[in-house]
Amino acid sequence: MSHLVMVRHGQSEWNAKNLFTGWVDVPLSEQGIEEARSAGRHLQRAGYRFDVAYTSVLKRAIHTLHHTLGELDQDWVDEIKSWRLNERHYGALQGLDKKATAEKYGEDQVHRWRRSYDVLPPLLDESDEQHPRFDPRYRELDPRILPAGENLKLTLERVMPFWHDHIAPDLRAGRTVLIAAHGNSLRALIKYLDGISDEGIPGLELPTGVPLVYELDEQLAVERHYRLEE
Ligand SMILES: O=C(O)[C@H](O)COP(=O)(O)O
Repeated sequence: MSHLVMVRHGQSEWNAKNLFTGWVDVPLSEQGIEEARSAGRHLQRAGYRFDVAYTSVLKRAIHTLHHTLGELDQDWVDEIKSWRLNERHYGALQGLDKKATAEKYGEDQVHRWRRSYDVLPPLLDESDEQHPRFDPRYRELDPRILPAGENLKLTLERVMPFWHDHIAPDLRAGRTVLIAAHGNSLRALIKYLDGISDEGIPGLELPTGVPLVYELDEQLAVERHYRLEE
């Protein structure tokens, strides 16, 4: 059996302001830092020792990983970053206020943008300076695979190759894996692991800074999963 622990990053400064964030690289708030440390303390009390850690290329997830490992006194654990674990790209909604957007377009439309499996947000224009093709962290990637906006389906489609190529082999080798990532990249992974339907997935909400433990058998089928919290 192998153990996979997933942590959604702690509250970010834009979570606190209720802004659509996506691939915008905002830091954790003070509360978010404390949530990340608290995730580490829960894992410490449960006696976790990690062999490898994965995170995105966005600082709210990277810093969550570091605070979590710091509380565990396991700062030395190998750490692999990938854009494939980024938050879903929120397209032209990035930077907008969620409440004001709901007032403008209606609660139902905003709920569809936020939680439906296959409804796309309005896309960024290819020439928009917010487009990831202008961001140096993605310079090694073929610009044609960089999104101008994603739904959960597209997010899942770019997370899965990374799962199959990197995370799944680690788990099959019996390594204990920590992933610090985002609400929607983790919802995509959980949809896959738990076999949640397209209709069922809007109901899944993940708390920030709470370790989600998955116990997996040799075929990586889920034996048990639970949250480590008070
Ligand atoms: O990108 C964002 O705005 C948040 O991190 C997640 O947003 P959501 O709650 O709308 O999925």
